[in-house]
Order: sequence, then C-alpha cells, then structure tokens
Amino acid sequence: AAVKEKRATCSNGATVGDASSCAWFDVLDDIQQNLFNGAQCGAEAHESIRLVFHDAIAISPALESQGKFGGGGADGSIILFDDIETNFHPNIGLDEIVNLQKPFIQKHGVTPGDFIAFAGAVAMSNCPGAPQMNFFTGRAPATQAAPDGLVPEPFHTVDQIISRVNDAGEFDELELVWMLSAHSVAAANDVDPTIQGLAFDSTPGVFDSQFFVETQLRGTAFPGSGGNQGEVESPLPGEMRLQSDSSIARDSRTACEWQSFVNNQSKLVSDFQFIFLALTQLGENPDAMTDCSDVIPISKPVPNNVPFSFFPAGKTMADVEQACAETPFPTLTTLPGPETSVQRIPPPGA
Ligand code: HEM
Ligand SMILES: [Ca+2]
Ligand SMILES: [Ca+2]
Repeated sequence: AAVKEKRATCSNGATVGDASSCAWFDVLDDIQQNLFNGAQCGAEAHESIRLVFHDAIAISPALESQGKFGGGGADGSIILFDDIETNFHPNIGLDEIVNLQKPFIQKHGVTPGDFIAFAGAVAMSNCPGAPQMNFFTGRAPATQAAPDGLVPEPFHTVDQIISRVNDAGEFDELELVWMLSAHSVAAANDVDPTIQGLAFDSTPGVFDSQFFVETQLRGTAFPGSGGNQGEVESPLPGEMRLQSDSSIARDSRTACEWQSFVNNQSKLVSDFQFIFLALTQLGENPDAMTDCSDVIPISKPVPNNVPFSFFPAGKTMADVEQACAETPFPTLTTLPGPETSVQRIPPPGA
C-alpha cells in the first residue's frame, strides 16, 4: 500500500513524521519553562497527568445506549466546560491545573483535548523512569460537558471501578492496574482536608514500581487526620493510601497483576505506554489522528543510585500483606537508614 510521505524538518532542526507536528515544539518549550518549572516532575506535572484521566474517562457507551449523552472522552470538555466539570466531586482540585493550562491553549491556538494529551505526555517525560510517551493530535473541541458520575472515586468498590473502566473503554481489570501506575507520580491534596501534598509512594518524582511495593505493605497509621472518606492507613509517615488502591492491590482478580510490576521495569513501562495512549484516544478515531510523538522528549532513566524496587528503610518482607496466591512477593533489599518519612509535595501556589 502507498504510504503518505510527509516527513519534514522543523525550524529547530528536528525531523518529524508529519509537518504539522512542528508547531508543537513551540508549545513544548513554553510549557517546560512556564508550566513545569523547567521540565520538573512536580505538582504541575502530576496534576496534568491526572487531568488526562479525568477528561478521558468521562465517556459511557452504557449511557448512550439508554439514549442519554455519555460524554465525549478525551475531548477537552473538562477545560471547555470547567465551570461544570471541575465542580463534580471526583474532580476536586483540578480547577487549579485547568486555570494554569488555559493561557497556553489560547496562546498556541490548539484544541483543549489535544493540549491535555500533550501536557500529560510531556509531564510524564519529565518523570525519570517513564516510558517513551506517544502523542496524537486531531481532537475536535468538546460541544458539551460530560455528565457527572463517570470518574472513579477512592471510596468506590473494586467492582464499581472495574465496571466503570470497562464501560468507558472496554478496559479489563488488568488494564485498570496498568493505568494506576500513574499513582507512582502522585499526591493527594483534597482527601485529607487537614494536610495537602501527601504522596502515594516514597518516590513521587520517579515513575517506578514503589507505588506497587508500598501499597502491598501493612498499613499502620494515617499521615494526617483519620476518618477521611476514601483513605485507609498507610505504612509510612507522610504517605497517603487510597482505599481503592488498597482494595485493588488485594483483590484476587487484580493482586497478581499489581505484584507483577515489582522488580519489572520493562513490563511497567510497556503496559503504561500502551494504556496512556489508549486513554488519550477515548472517544476519538485513532485512524483519523496524526502521530506527533516525535515532539515528546526522550524519557529519562531512573536514578541508578537506588534499586528499581526496594523496601523503604525499616520495612522487610514481614511487612508485606501477600495477596497474589500464585507467585511469592519478590525478594527486595531494604534501604539503609532510619524509617522513611515521605516529603510533602505542596500544590501549585501553596
Ligand atoms: C481508577 C481509579 C482511580 C481513582 C479512584 C483515583 C483517585 C485519585 C485521588 C482521590 C487522587 C487524589 C486527588 C487529590 O486529593 O488531590 C488521585 C490523584 C492522582 N491520580 Fe488518580 N485515581 C484513579 C486512577 C487514575 C489514573 C488512571 C490516572 C492516570 C492515568 C491517575 C492519575 C493521578 C495522578 C497523577 C494523581 C496525583 C495528582 C497530584 O499529585 O496533584 N489516577 N487519584
Ligand atoms: Ca472529556
Ligand atoms: Ca514513584
């Protein structure tokens, strides 16, 4: 078959597969400097990754089959109709990153859906250990707000969350685990009203398997106040554990997949690379999109002074709540030193 040959050299000297990709290099330079504070994997990057999920997952063929509007998926609706969607309960706190992203969309004249996907991919590329991210363009602006009730909450059951992602994109329970790898570069600002920036693992600036290791350790205390909806006890001071992550780590349908990422960087990166692209294409026809992945920076390696998977200082195999019935938990080294206290990551402007 004939292949469309549109390779082009951009004004910065880069070669791209499609000439239309060149325009995104200006967007890249701008957001790396002025949104991500010099290509950091900090709070703005984390929130840009979360925004991809909350824009994209709001699509429901089940609602459509009842004759209702089911949302447009990765259509930028969360920015175009932010007055509506950022008031949905699971979207709490996303108004901040929406307001930070809006001026870049205006300035560069791109669609909100494309921008959200781009910012998410660039944000991931700033986190050492991340896959080489893909980025496709072509999302038309959303025409209406997504309906409420489509974004998973940390107090939902495993059944509810599996059926939600299955409806949204025909994702199965293994793919649910893959997408939750994003919680390796994440913190919570609004689950505990008394303290912001509580990370989900001890390495929130690195896309590694520590989220999967540390969620499997016995919870011992709350990092701030107790009794918050959707939160359970975590193993480390300063660390937040969501009830949903705890349940999915221990459910017989998902526990072995959860454990499979421990000590297995190649599986972690390939599964996440695949599922992130799929999320950014929900509601779109991938064949009608343009591949602009050449614009995404080359991913950075994990720091080589720490093992890829480890027990935080003070923790051993005795702290693991083994949930996978088929395979023993991998043997890991314990980092030296006193018990790890996880650093807070304050939200932008805090
Ligand atoms: C499927 C079930 C999921 C649930 C119940 C869930 C829930 C949550 C909650 C409650 C927070 C904390 C929000 C806050 O208080 O600031 C959070 C943060 C986050 N989530 Fe999820 N999430 C899910 C899946 C995902 C997926 C699939 C992704 C991305 C692909 C994602 C990316 C993130 C990121 C990056 C953060 C950190 C944001 C920050 O540091 O500011 N989550 N999630
Ligand atoms: Ca949307
Ligand atoms: Ca991490």
